[in-house]
Amino acid sequence: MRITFIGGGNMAGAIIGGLARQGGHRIHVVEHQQDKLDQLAADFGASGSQTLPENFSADDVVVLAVKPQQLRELCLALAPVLNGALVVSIAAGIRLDALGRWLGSRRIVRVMPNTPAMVGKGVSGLYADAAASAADREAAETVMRAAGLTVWLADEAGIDDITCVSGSGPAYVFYFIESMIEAGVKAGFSEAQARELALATFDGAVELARQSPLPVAELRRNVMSKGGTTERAIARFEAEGVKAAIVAGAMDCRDRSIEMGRELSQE
Ligand SMILES: NC(=O)C1=CN([C@@H]2O[C@H](COP(=O)(O)OP(=O)(O)OC[C@H]3O[C@@H](n4cnc5c(N)ncnc54)[C@H](O)[C@@H]3O)[C@@H](O)[C@H]2O)C=CC1
Ligand SMILES: O=C(O)[C@@H]1CCC=N1
Repeated sequence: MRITFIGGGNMAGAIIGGLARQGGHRIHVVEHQQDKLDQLAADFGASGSQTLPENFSADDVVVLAVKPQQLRELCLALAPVLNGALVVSIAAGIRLDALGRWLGSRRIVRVMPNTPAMVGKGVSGLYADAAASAADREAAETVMRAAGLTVWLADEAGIDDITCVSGSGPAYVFYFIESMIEAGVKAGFSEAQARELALATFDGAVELARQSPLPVAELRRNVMSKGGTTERAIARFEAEGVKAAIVAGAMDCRDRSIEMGRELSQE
């Protein structure tokens, strides 16, 4: 499959990393910044150009990987050269209606990926326009499967929903890991030791949660001996409203996705 990424930033780089590990794809990147093209060529063997190709064809898959604020201008430039290519948009917020209007085509699949795609452990939510064929859906899913787990969403609003869990979620997890590293350093470990301890603890806890038949809350309670150390830590988290803040932050994230859709999909 020939796949062209427009925008070669963080998220495109992560998906290209997943595709390159899988092999068997022809990957081209259109990116304004030459240093990013050089890096993607060196890391993953992707060909690159700073400007759009003169023509796509119906066999092409074009992945829109620029910032949502840059998408309208890109789509208007893309419309005359698209020639019926399948478009996959990974932009947060921007609705199919707007994309269809700007591109003059509705052969579009929206995808919400996440950056662990880089190591093949991404999660991607997908939603296709009614005009996209079964083969188009399959093609989009094949691209994203190289990046990890794929989930088809029941409606377009599902993209806003999944953004606040898996799309933005890696940042929440990194935030938690940052906090654990900070605690480790405060307790007297070197930065490198604290990082290793935090990452291994996260790894182990995730694997245990995956393999255990028990609910996650019970696994947590199993660590909390009565009158012991963990109980003291969790009591502080609860008193400070840590869980409530994480849930509220995620809901803010979803609201922002809806708001961006409204702000940026109008013209
Ligand atoms: N970073 C993340 O974790 C995720 C990002 N997304 C979506 O992915 C998209 C890209 O985000 P990032 O990779 O984080 O941004 P980024 O800023 O790292 O990458 C965007 C790239 O597009 C390039 N660009 C802009 N306009 C261009 C044009 N007309 N032609 C060629 N190149 C152009 C910029 O030079 C930049 O390198 C956004 O729409 C975002 O909503 C979705 C899920 C997760
Ligand atoms: O923060 C953002 O807007 C993008 C979308 C999901 C993750 N990063």
